[in-house]
Amino acid sequence: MSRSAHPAGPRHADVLPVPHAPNPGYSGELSAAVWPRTAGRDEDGQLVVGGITASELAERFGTPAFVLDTDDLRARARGYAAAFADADVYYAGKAFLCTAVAKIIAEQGLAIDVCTGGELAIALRAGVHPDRIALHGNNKSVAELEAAVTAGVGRVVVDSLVEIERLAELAERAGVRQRVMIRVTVGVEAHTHEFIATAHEDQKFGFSLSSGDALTAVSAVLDRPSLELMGLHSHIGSQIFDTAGFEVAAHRVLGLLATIRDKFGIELPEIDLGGGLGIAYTDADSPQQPADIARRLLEIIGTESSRAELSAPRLSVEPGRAIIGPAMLTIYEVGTVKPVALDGGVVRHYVSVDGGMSDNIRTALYDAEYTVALANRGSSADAVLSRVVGKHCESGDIVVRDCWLPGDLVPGDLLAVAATGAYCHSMASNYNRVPRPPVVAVAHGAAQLIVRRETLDDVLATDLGWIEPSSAGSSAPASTAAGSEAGTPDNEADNGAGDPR
Ligand SMILES: Cc1ncc(COP(=O)(O)O)c(C=O)c1O
Ligand SMILES: N[C@@H](CCCC[NH3+])C(=O)O
Repeated sequence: MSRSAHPAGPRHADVLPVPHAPNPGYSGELSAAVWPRTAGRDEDGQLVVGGITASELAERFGTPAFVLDTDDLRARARGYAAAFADADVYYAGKAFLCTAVAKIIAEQGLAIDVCTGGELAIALRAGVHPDRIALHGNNKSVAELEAAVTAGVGRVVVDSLVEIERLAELAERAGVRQRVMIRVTVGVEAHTHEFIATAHEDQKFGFSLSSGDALTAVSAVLDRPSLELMGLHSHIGSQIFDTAGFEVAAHRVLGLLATIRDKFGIELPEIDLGGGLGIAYTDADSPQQPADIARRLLEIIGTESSRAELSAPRLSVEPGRAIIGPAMLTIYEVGTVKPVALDGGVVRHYVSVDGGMSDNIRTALYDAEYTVALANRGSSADAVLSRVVGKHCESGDIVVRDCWLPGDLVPGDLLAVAATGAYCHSMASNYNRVPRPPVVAVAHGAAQLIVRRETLDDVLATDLGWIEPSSAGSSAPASTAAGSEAGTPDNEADNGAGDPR
């Protein structure tokens, strides 16, 4: 089983990787399985993407920078739309969302799944038709639900009984009938090649099918005239390469549709099998083609529906990673190269770059694997066992754990890390007060900033300083004297208006 990006993968064994021959990516061909489709090398060996060299991108936009190959993104989105022509494809915005991406995705005929008010605001600002938006989340705030109802989103995927009540009241007050799906926990959890079917669904999302909670939710929705129940939703995991888990999920969801028909006398018209389709982070990964996945899922739905004597519900899916992941890469500049002697006389080069776990937490969090390449030149130097690390104060700040890079790397060289489109920028942080990198869209020799780099001013902007509360005339404890049990200083207005320091 490939380990790359396995969310619950085993920690790396203390075994040194063996160099590939030829060593992919460090100065030679860029494997099409891993790199965006317009990526290649020019006659000097430089990495080129969207018709622009890595050096030019670094010079114009600085490093680190995420680079989005818009031709690649379009092709993948179109590929999913075509493969699932008889179904609906919602792009999962949590993987990465900005208005440019939302527009491109919507233009290819995809709908969008959002899971917070922030993602909803971006999709709406991008001009995505509200009917083409679904709102997810296990703890949507009243404000988020209200924003969704007011905007007129096409589906709210409800996740708790209290949410059903809140949503019903909001919809009633707004005088609308809100369409909803019920998120069902089907007892399947899948990652990469494996899936485990469990009887007890011990997790925060959805209503358990096995315990009967899902039927209780159906009844609660049907009791509220301001809600229109469209169907059932299931999401079983992420970075999945095998359709077996989806097949079990489809079987169980269709079984529940039959139970709902028998108990409530209604046939729900839709099912959503969620996202989770895997991508190649390294050449060892072999994801399935969208058309094969679509055919298999539609087949299962056909067979299972006729077995239960149901009319086949309309299918929807929610791929995020599979659409944006391979379309982006990250360019970093090398700051230091430190040879470290390992046991057995082996030397590992620790190659420090100007980003790290603040722009890609996935290696530290999931033990994810990535492919890296020298980007500003070719090299015929011997490959050296290397580890690409970031600039953060943490030894786990690793971008690419095991790789082979040319032995002649020097400060100022550029490295490109492939397949960083999903859950890298979207999970980026300001750890160590590092500003988040920009996202640059490239195509046909043109580059455009679509998310700007944060600046030190951005980092400082939320820091309001501190003015010692005056204790004059008061014998109350300091917290009360500050007028702030919630931790807001009584000089908040001053702080908001200007620099108090
Ligand atoms: C409900 C739901 N839909 C879709 C996705 C997208 O998953 P992926 O990016 O793996 O396709 C997720 C994330 O795992 C999710 O929780
Ligand atoms: N963020 C995870 C996957 C979770 C997806 C959201 N449910 C990743 O980077 O692989």
